[in-house]
Amino acid sequence: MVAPDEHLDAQIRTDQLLIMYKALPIALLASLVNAAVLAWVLSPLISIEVIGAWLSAIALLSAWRFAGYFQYTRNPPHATEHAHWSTRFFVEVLLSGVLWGAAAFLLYPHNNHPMHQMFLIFVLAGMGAGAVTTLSAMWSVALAYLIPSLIPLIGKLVVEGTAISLPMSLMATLFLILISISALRARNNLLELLRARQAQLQAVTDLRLAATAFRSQEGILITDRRGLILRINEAGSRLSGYPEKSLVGQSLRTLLPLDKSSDQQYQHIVRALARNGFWSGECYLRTHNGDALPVSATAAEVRDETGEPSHFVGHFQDLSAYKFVQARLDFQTHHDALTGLPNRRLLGEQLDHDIARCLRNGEYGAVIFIDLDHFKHVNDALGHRVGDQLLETVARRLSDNIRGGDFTARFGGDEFVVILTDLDPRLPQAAEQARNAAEKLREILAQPYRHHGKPLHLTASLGIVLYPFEDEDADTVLTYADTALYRVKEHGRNGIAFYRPDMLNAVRARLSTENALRKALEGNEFELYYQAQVDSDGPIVGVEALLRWHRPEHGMVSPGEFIPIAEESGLILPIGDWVLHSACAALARWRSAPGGVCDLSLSVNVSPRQFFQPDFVERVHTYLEEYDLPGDKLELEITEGVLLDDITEARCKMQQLAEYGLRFALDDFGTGYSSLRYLQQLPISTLKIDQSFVSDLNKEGDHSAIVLTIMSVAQHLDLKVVAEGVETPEQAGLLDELGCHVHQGYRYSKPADEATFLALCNTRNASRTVV
Ligand SMILES: Nc1nc2c(ncn2[C@@H]2O[C@@H]3COP(=O)(O)O[C@H]4[C@@H](O)[C@H](n5cnc6c(=O)[nH]c(N)nc65)O[C@@H]4COP(=O)(O)O[C@H]3[C@H]2O)c(=O)[nH]1
Repeated sequence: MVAPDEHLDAQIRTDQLLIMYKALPIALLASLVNAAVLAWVLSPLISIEVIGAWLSAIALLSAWRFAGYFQYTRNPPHATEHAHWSTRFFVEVLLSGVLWGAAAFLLYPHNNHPMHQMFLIFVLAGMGAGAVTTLSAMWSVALAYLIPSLIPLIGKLVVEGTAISLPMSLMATLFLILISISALRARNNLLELLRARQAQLQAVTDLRLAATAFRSQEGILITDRRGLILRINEAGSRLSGYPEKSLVGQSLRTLLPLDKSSDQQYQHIVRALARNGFWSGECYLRTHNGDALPVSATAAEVRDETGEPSHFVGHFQDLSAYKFVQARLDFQTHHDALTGLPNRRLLGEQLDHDIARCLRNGEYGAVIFIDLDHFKHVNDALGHRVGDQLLETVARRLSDNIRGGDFTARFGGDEFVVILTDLDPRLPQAAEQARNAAEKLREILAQPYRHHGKPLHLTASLGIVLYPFEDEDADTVLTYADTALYRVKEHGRNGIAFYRPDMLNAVRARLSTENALRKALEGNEFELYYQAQVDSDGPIVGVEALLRWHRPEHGMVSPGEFIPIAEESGLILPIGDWVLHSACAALARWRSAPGGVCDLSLSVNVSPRQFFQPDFVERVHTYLEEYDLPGDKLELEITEGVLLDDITEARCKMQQLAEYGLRFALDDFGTGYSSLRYLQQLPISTLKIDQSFVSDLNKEGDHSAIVLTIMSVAQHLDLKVVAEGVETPEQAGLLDELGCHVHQGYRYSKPADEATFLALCNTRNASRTVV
């Protein structure tokens, strides 16, 4: 980049050269005329060859210089070519000086022609004087002519050594010095003029730029040193809403909000200007209609010649669109898109803040962690859109039913958190308040929701924790509340529990089981055990597959322990799939075994989540085909819970599976609703009497009555009945008496691995075959 001063100098040098070129035609003309007249005057005294040669040299040089002149003026050269042209000009002038200087020797007439000598001296001096006017734009160029043209003359006069030539040589020397000084002064005057002209041009350009800048889209205002507005541009008047004229003469404060913080900021800006002469930042502008417009602004002082601030110039830009987007982004980062409630991040910040406040003031707050019971089933069964609508309603109900200072957030999925603040400073009373609030929320959430005009029932489990704890942050407090929530879920959901420290161990154990379960499939830790279903006459008529988990370092874990965890975590899907696939593989092995004594139908437990998988029917069908099994070899045991979740979907799936020949057993029959409606509507072929009825069976007891009722229902609907948990001959005898002849239980066999079960099967059924 070229510095401004350098640029100015270059411009001036160009102007100097231009001035000299402009004077060139006159100078050359004068030179030619003078040379011609001189040659003519001296021709009688000087040999014609010498005069001719000299005149030709002058003429040739002049022609050459004319050519240069035309070239230069027709196509003014670029600044980068300046050096070339000024050198060329210098050399031409030097040559011209040398040629005219040579005249002093070549054309000097003999001593007896003093008038001719005077004429030559007169012409040479005149040429020198003329050179001052045409060449003084550059002193070096003027000297390049004067010195070579006059020094030979001075020398010649000295060499002549006459009484008149010697003083004349002195006068010629003085003349050379004087015109050189004149040339220098003329050059200096010209430089001053050129500089002034350049400065003027620059000032005009600056003014034009300033006027253009003032028309910018940014607001610009100029005040005097007291802050009185002198000028404001169109953008400034548009942004502020004030007509330009009404602001002129007003204090800058007219444009600043009236509140205290704006006043403080104004003082801050004044101090920054006094200290640094500059300030930039964000502030608010009070518009004509009283709104506060956010702007990004700069202010700078302008100093006068004495160095004192004379004006201030302020620039400001409207930030409202940017602020709007920023606020929107901020809202999105801290709020849940579906419900508009604060999200987990804002919850954490709020809770940390409240914990610190409670610690400071010795107060209590409470976190209520809320989980919607079986919400996943709603989602799976009714679709995500209905699920979303439900979540929005839940969010609304929660927000509408908390007190002013309390806080509701969506933690994620179907989990919500409520923070209760300002509880009683006494712990028992605070706990009571939290329980009451939680109970109220539970009841409100349990009120029916509407879906296509029909009521939809949803309950919630709530875990409560009171804070603050010393040194424990929001995350830990939330974990405690979640722990209490787990306890509610374990105890059947739709309830409330307070956090107790011992709960944490249970949760940790559960988490560790969940983590171990994730690795169990890959680690090949599962095995199917088989338990025979026996006809009271003796033969094995069916078999139930029961899952076993050989958990490393824990031994065999009962499904009662891990199936609920698998259900909760969703791991039941890959696990249940493994069970189905393994059961089909086992059936295929047994069918192909010699004798076919174990070619039985196999019951497999299917969990609700697994059953409602969208591709469950296809999966079952794929496995049957893979092992080339008839569908009637497989019986799926489902619980009444499956039917309660979504009877229409359940019926549809069961009918599709029944078309492949599959049969269904209703597990734990008698413990739930045991609605006859299901039995009539669904393709169920077997009822399993729950072992709780079998274990307490005696002739007169209630359980006998229940078994009898089940038997009559089964008979009425033509269903098979299997009694579970038959342990003693008495129980078996009574069941027989009540008409239930297929039994499953330790009395016949415990669930056993495949080899043991096949051995039992072979012994029992083979002996029957022989008999
Ligand atoms: N006290 C006593 N118990 C007896 C007797 N006979 C059988 N049992 C036990 O009763 C349970 C019968 O299975 P369930 O009702 O389907 O109940 C099963 C079933 O709901 C679930 N489960 C087992 N395997 C699977 C599976 O592969 N998938 C799914 N989803 N659930 C499974 O775990 C539950 C418990 O299974 P297990 O621990 O194997 O417990 C089995 C079995 O070992 C007896 O005479 N006395």
